[in-house]
Amino acid sequence: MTGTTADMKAIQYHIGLSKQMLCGAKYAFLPGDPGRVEPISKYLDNSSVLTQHREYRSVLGYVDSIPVLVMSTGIGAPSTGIAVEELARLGITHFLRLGTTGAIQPHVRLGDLIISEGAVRLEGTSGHYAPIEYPAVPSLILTQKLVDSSRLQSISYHTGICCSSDSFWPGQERYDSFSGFVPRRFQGSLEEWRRLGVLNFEMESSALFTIARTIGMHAASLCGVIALRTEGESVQQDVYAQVIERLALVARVMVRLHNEYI
Ligand SMILES: O=P(O)(O)O[C@H]1O[C@H](CO)[C@@H](O)[C@H]1O
Ligand SMILES: O=c1cc[nH]c(=O)[nH]1
Repeated sequence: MTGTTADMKAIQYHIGLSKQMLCGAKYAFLPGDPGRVEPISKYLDNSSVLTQHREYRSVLGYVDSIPVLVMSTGIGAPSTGIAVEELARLGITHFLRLGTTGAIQPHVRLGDLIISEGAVRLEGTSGHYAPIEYPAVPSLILTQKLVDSSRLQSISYHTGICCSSDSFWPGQERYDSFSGFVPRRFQGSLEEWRRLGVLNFEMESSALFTIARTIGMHAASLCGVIALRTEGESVQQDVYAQVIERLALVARVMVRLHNEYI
């Protein structure tokens, strides 16, 4: 660890963490849900709760002797952007989203994992960092290590493009919202994305990929399927525990494989 004492102790405004608290961690696991932070950290060694500020709950743990931060981003691109900015200031260089998602291809099943090769930027935050023509792509190496980790552990996964939407209802063409109204712009959009080969809807990956790229950091996204959107609109909560276990197992081995590589 380097830096002056004041630098090491400076607390980031939104996430409530300092460099000193991270013990030199370069890797961050980023679930959206604060309630997923501790269940994921159970798959790390010697984990301890650091703090919670707003939607940002944080735990530090270890893979072998490699420090890893688990921190929730909250829902959506704006709070994810803040998380990336503030964690980068603290020395995090490798960001792994561990999310949940709704599949829009019929061959994808509940509980499967999706490793994103790119993301449709159906959100506003990434546009504050780069024009819409700029691609939202993850780190090739981190993404390959997610594939290797899943294969090594025989965990079912798919790779492809996700669509990151700024809304859970209209942007993902859900009609079971309070009003039931989906603006014309999004009517038929699920089928259009499906025909274009997009695998799944979620809400953060495109901002994570775009922001990480534009600031010289490395990001990847791994999501567990909890909704089958070709069959309906609802989320299947009974698959949640299985998804958390799979996300955590793949992420843990990914750190080991990536650390051997660098
Ligand atoms: O489970 P998380 O990681 O929050 O991810 C998904 O779940 C939330 C919506 O229910 C959005 O954040 C979406 O991206
Ligand atoms: O359908 C889903 C499930 C989880 N998260 C989403 O954004 N959409």
